[in-house]
Amino acid sequence: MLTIKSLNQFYGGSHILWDVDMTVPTGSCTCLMGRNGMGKTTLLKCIMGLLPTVSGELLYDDTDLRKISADRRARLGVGYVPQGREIFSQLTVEENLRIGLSASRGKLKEIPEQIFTMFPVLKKMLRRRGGDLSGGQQQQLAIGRAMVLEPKLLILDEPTEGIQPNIVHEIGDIILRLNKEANLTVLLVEQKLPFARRVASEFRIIDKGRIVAADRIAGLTDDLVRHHLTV
Ligand SMILES: Nc1ncnc2c1ncn2[C@@H]1O[C@H](COP(=O)(O)OP(=O)(O)OP(=O)(O)O)[C@@H](O)[C@H]1O
Repeated sequence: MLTIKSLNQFYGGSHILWDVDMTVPTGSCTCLMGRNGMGKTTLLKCIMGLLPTVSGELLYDDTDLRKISADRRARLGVGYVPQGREIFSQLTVEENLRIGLSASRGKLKEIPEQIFTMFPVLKKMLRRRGGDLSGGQQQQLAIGRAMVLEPKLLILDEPTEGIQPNIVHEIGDIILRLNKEANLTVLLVEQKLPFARRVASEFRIIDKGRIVAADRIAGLTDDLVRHHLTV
């Protein structure tokens, strides 16, 4: 379980995250929702150690994440797929996957076969450059790269952003399989309501840097949507 308590974050003088309390239960697919600029990406970056936090607690099971570096968080089993995917377009699919492997500090030498079972297209395109892949294939590569360290918690920032509508469903299938078949706990930032309702078991809403609602996905009422999500 990931437990966040009273977390505060600032960019210079701007107070962005305000006493954030949130849990991501083990085995859940928890969707973090909110309008643009409310602090979703900032919160994910704090969890990953890519941004400093000023105060609060970040517990992953019994480990205090604030005390360990970003790469140790990755080795501990927290995988991250950033917004915009950030794959290397000039490198091949294999080289992109090996970059994920390098964070293991030599402990893992080979790309786990499980990645290719989950994403057969990556095996087929191993020698192609990342930039030659379609948006949906690039998203699979970004997820595959995060999966090479065999995480237990996978954090995805808007995985359907910029993806063709007919491929969005496929990305949803992948997340459902990771959650239900590979038993990964998932924390997902997502703005598309039908997608969130389909894949998530829990939701949290962030509004102006504060968590304002948290429940099972069935509790995501039209009222909450109107107040905190519609633009
Ligand atoms: N590097 C930065 N320096 C200063 N302010 C920043 C920086 N990055 C983000 N912000 C501000 O922090 C706030 C939260 O941004 P964040 O990207 O976390 O929001 P978000 O909910 O992920 O939005 P989006 O859905 O647009 O990605 C916004 O007001 C944003 O302008």
